Amino acid sequence: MTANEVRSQAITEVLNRPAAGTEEITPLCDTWATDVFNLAKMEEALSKNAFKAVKKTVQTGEPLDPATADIVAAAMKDWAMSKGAKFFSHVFFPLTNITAEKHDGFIITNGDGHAITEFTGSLLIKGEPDGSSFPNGSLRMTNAARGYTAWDPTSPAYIKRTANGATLMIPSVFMSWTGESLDKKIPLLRSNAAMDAAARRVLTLMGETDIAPLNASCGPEQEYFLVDEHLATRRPDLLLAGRTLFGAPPAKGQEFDDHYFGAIPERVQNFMQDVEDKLYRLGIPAKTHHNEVAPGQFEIAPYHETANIAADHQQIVMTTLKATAAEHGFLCLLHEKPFAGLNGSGKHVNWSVGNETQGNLLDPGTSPEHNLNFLLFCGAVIRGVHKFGPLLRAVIATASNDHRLGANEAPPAILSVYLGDQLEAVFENIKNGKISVSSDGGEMDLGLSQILNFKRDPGDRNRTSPFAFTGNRFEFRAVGSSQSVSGPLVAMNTMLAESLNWIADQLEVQLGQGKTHAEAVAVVLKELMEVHGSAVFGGDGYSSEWHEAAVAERGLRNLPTSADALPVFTEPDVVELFESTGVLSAVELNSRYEVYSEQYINSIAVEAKLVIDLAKTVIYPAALKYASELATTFTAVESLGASFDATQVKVIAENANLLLATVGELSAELERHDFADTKAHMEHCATVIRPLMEKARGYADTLETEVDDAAWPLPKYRELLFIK
Ligand SMILES: NC(=O)CC[C@H](N)C(=O)O
Repeated sequence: MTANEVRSQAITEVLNRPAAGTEEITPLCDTWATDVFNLAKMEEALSKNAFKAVKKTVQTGEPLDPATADIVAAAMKDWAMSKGAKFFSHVFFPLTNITAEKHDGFIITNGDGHAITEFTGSLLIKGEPDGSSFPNGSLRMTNAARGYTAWDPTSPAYIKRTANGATLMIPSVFMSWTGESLDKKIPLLRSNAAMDAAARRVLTLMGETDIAPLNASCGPEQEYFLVDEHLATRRPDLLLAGRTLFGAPPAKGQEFDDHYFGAIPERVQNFMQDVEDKLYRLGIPAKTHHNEVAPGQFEIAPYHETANIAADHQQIVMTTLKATAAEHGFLCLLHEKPFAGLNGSGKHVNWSVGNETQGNLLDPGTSPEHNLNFLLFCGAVIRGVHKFGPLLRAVIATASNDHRLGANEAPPAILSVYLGDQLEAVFENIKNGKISVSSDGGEMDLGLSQILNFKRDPGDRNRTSPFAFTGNRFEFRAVGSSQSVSGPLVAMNTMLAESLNWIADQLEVQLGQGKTHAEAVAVVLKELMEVHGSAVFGGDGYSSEWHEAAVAERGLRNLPTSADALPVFTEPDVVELFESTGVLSAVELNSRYEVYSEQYINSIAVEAKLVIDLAKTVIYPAALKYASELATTFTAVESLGASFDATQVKVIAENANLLLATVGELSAELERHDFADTKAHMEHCATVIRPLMEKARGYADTLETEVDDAAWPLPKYRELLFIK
């Protein structure tokens, strides 16, 4: 079959795809959390005392005594086996963005060949996968190769189903034998603890006496693309790199805004409902789905949950999207920029902190006391974004997200915070001392009257802001669609912990001088805003004026590529932040730098190799073949005394030659390994390899618009995006 026949066959296959059959519809009450071993299931299965002990562990993360662990493990096994499970697996989250699992059977045989099942407390609590192939960023050079997984009782076990079976999945942490974190969960748990301790200090100083444990919450909005598998499998770039490395812009893209919130194609809605059905069985509160801006782009967003659980659930959402898409004949792309020139995919992380006693501390409440707390927590966020903006940039730095930032509703690489008009005015007044706080306990106005009348949507939504206040939470918009949410949550929780500790120190001084709470808050926030208020920005984050002013006038850092941003992990103030809060040791932090840098370099190397391969073996031959057909025809026509304009064949020859020459240069640059350090290697990727890939793409995309459509080997944008 010739290349173009392969492409047209793919289109035919999509068009002849049978409609998905209707499955029996199960009511939500019959499916919700049926596959989760949650507290309700434990209460049914355990004795009163065992349940009491496990409930405490679930709520606080405190270890279980071995005897109770055995009882819980046995109950968990019985429950899982009643669901058809024959295997169990600790689920963990190594420094790649994947979800890792190693399955073991419940089965053991006794001496005479009889099979019995067993699952002890120690098997539940600890697993020992051979971790040697996971990235560890030098942690293993000094430590043993073995990695341990340990049960995280604060995130419930659940059942993973396939057509042929079920497996008990146990959310776990993953560490080296010396206890260093090799994963994304341990720092998340530690960052929550740091935030809890610091928040508790502030709230206590503010006169609160009953303070329940504080948790960060997270609601991640997952954007993704769907491409029919027949077309996708004919695009090696989509299969191996998750994005198109070539592709001329289609005549129609997203300029009519006719996809966003439009009627969801039936085949896609079928897919979405299948995904949600699976998620509901796992107790994942999928809440919203809709068409996104780019053709072929969609979104799924759950209701917010405690950050640790939300992070585990988000990983399940990603794997479920991919697996279910395959069942429906789609390839699901979680890449941040699969198609040039169209909107990319983000994973906006909605983040807040709160507890059962004080409620959501980023929600302006209805009483002045609550609003003082709100102002302090909000101020702490502003300070955090200002002090650690470069860190927030670093935790969203991946080769794929670099393509997305700074255009098409994705925020720029400069980290600022958007408050909305009303709240911005309150903080501006505080900074300028325009707020009157009388010391005799009389009239007091800390902008509170404004806040008490606060409307839920206090300002316009600013899609160009990387970090936006949206009424009762912050939305970290810069996070990429393929990422784990843990890294961004760790950075936010930790910067908040550090800021709240600073605020507590200042409050102690002010209150010690006999000031009232309102007066102390006014003084502390005035100083905070004087030093850190320059991170607040409500304007157009894409404009060149902002890019200049942010750096020159406000001293914010612009870190356009991951090569610029990742080294932030090694900067002294960031090391100090993580060490002082106990979230990551210097060694653990450095391992992150090494792993993420290596991932950046490897991702770009894979893409560059694909560009070379596709250019030489797919695109150039197609161009050559068509040019030679034209040349043969021209000669034949000339022999009849007529002639064709040869401009087109010249354009094809010229671009084909330039394409080959550019990928030749690219090959030579890829061979280079003489870099002083990782940073220099990353810079080479960003400033030499990537521009050469873009240059090659330019020639190839011109060829796509010149070569006979029937002779073009790769499915085109119009097909990938519009055929469903
Ligand atoms: N509607 C939207 O908010 C679009 C967001 C955009 N897709 C992004 O990359 O973040």
